[in-house]
Amino acid sequence: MSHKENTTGRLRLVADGVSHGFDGDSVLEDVSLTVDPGDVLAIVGPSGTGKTTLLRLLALFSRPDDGRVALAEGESVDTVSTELTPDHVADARTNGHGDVGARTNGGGGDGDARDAWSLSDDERLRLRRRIGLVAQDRSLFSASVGYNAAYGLGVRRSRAARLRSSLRRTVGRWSPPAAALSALETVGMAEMVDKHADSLSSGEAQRVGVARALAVDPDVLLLDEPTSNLDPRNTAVIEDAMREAKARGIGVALATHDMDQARRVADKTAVVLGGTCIEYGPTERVFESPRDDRARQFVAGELVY
Ligand SMILES: Nc1ncnc2c1ncn2[C@@H]1O[C@H](COP(=O)(O)OP(=O)(O)OP(=O)(O)O)[C@@H](O)[C@H]1O
Repeated sequence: MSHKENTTGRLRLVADGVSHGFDGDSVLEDVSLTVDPGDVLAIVGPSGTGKTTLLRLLALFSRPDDGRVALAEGESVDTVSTELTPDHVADARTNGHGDVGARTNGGGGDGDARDAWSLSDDERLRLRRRIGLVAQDRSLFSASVGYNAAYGLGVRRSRAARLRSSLRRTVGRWSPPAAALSALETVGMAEMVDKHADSLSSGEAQRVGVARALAVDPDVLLLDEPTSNLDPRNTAVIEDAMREAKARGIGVALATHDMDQARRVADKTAVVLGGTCIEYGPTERVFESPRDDRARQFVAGELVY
């Protein structure tokens, strides 16, 4: 299922023994997984198990209480750029059982990853801009579809370019950049480019949210329940967008309650129960022969929360 073309220079995102909580209550415990370039990872688990928390940590929105969120170029150590020259190294490797794991080692090895929180704020911001998160609440701006799709491109431009763009919008001479239009095309929303976001259906709004993340050509795309409450057509469009992202070498991680969706789109699946990753491996293995009995029950729909 893996397409490994187009992954050169793409970031690999590693959660390495990550624990996190709020107000003294633990939510995630020792979670290790990897989002590889050109791969789709499904994070499945019941409501409240910590999937959103995990995605927000992977998006570098907040620092884990324990463990590391680390990044490396997706290819071998030879291609690691100076930006990511390793001091702290995580090695995301496969073991001999067809499972996949994210483990730290002392240095070197294939695929060096650097702790995002050991970097300066500026360096971390640069990395964060290579990660797109489509949150559950979508939060589109009260503006046109085109403006929304172009938003991420705008914030990455110089102040002067942003000012020029804002002036052009004021005088009605602004049109979305090609990358935004192409992303809207990917999600079948190009013809609605001038429509106001406030008037979109939830499926359309969700597609625009995905386009906004795709427009900046992120290395990693994180999707939080991207199709919950959507009809089959909108669901299929978003699943196709994930496949396209994967074909472009983007690493995709999606949190989902939908086991069938995980089976349809994901190369790897992580089952998170009670904040712990109890099963992690190739999707087929996780669904066909899970090692953990609770994981077996959960993916079979027998474990009700
Ligand atoms: N900012 C926060 N402050 C306090 N508690 C929080 C915060 N964010 C999440 N939590 C708590 O952490 C736990 C996990 O929440 P999270 O949203 O990560 O779960 P989830 O698996 O994504 O759930 P769902 O599938 O319903 O979206 C919940 O008990 C939630 O109340």
